[in-house]
Amino acid sequence: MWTLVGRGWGCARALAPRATGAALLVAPGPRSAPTLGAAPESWATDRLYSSAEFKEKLDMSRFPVENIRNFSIVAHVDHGKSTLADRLLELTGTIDKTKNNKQVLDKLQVERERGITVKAQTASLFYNCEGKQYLLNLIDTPGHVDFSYEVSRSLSACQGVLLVVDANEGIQAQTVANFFLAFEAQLSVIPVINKIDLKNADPERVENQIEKVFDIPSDECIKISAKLGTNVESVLQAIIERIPPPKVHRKNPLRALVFDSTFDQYRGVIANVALFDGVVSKGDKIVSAHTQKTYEVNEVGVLNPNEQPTHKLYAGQVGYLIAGMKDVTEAQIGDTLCLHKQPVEPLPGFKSAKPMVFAGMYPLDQSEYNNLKSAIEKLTLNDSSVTVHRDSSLALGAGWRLGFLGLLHMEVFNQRLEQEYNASVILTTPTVPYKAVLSSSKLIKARRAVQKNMIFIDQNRVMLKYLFPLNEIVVDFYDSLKSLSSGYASFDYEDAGYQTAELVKMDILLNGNTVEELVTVVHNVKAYRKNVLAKCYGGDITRKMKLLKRQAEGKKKLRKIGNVEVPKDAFIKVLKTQSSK
Ligand SMILES: Nc1nc2c(ncn2[C@@H]2O[C@H](COP(=O)(O)OP(=O)(O)OP(=O)(O)O)[C@@H](O)[C@H]2O)c(=O)[nH]1
Repeated sequence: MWTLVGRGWGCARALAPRATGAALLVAPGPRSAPTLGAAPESWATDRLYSSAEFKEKLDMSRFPVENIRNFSIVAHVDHGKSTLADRLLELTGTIDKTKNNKQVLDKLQVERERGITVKAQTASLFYNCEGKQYLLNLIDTPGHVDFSYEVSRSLSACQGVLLVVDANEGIQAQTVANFFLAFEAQLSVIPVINKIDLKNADPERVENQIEKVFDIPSDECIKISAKLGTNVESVLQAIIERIPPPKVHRKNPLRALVFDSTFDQYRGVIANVALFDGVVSKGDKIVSAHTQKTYEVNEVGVLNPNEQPTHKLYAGQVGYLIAGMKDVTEAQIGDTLCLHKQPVEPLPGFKSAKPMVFAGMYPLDQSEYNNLKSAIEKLTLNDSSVTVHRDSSLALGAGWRLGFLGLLHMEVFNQRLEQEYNASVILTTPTVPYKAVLSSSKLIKARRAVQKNMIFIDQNRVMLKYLFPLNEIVVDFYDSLKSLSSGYASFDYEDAGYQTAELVKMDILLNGNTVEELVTVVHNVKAYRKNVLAKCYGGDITRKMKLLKRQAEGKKKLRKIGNVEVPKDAFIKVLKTQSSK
């Protein structure tokens, strides 16, 4: 008799890791008992790694470097990264298998509400294979282009990626972008074709695309259904076989890279660290390369997927560290931590993110300024791609000018401020940065999109590359593209520098004064004037003069009634309408 694979502890060596799309079949038999740590005989195997007792006794020295695999799951948006992460957590016993395990690593309220990942999340999984105990550090990353900075940072802690591709949609813009991020970082790429259970799935077509576009032999693709759990065990097998262990040295002095951090109001900064060298223990005195300040390590541990203290972390491992950093400026993402008495050369850190969309942010009530300042600082600690500069406005008071990687990023940041920090803010209309050369000449033709190249991925798919003015694409280009192509087209962009264009700064005057928050930069167009003479065919010149005079008087009246104080909520409504356009 044969059964469908559910969960198992034995490693699936007998199964073809490059299985074709069908459900994976294995013969039933006694599962190899897990031998990790000091597990009591009586423990049920399928509860071993999720049990509190096991987690409390976790001894990280049991995982030599050669038994560690650090990997990210990357993909285009919605291709199933978080669902695959759920299955890997279940298969390795990190969480109990229940029907409620839906995108377990998407912990933020905004992620749950929008059904998208916006923050990379780490989880340490323990897996027994052929008598060896493996530590698999998984980082689930966001798929939307606005959060690709999260992906590139996560890759610094990895030696390989699972590149997940939807068996129906095939390669999309972010699949290509993520592949090249991994390729440039010289990581092993394991292509995983997901959603083979879908009626319209065509895994063979996707396999051919992967071979053609990424030059990865089609027989290296693993075909799975993350939703049903089909063939997911082959993914675990491939992680062990195809991703190399990290190249680190435990005997060297400590060198830990801070690749993410969050702020906890009781415990201060919680830094996510990847250890490149050495060992860190509770009680150690450590120094930040960025601030040169010294701290004592209060807690160190792994994310499993919640924080699990372990007393020590060793080179090659990924975990968290709490060292009494109370000020958010003390734990910079990209910082290197070392031991107090053993200074080391800092790791290269990260390229800073380049904001693409700027907007003003003000507290709804000025008395909330300090609270909002502290909330923005804490949130930017967790999202270092946001740039912050102080700003002020006559109408809205003291505030900040924030830079985001895109519109969705801006919306999510705003939502997180409201949900996680209870902040009420006014966001002004987003704009993009311009470099202006003042000139009276109107002669330069405004630039539109310029086609750069066109690549046929297969018979049905084409990749088009254009040079666009940035403000043409950040507002509603993505939505229009999706609706025009019935959802089939996908889109990615990168900064191509500044270009000359015929632009004008459009001031909106209120009582003769420019309102800074309503100023926008637009393509130069002719001023609009209503033709009051449109209906006068030939005839009496005195009638025409009368109409023009009345028009001039009407304009004067407008100026007069312009002498009003605009209530703040009317102002906010105008800004909201502008943003939603
Ligand atoms: N039919 C089917 N649906 C799947 C499968 N895997 C994931 N899905 C569904 O696809 C949708 C997106 O899945 P997620 O796991 O959230 O995708 P993601 O790539 O993590 O999404 P982002 O993080 O937002 O980019 C969800 O509705 C899943 O239930 C699969 O194997 N088969």
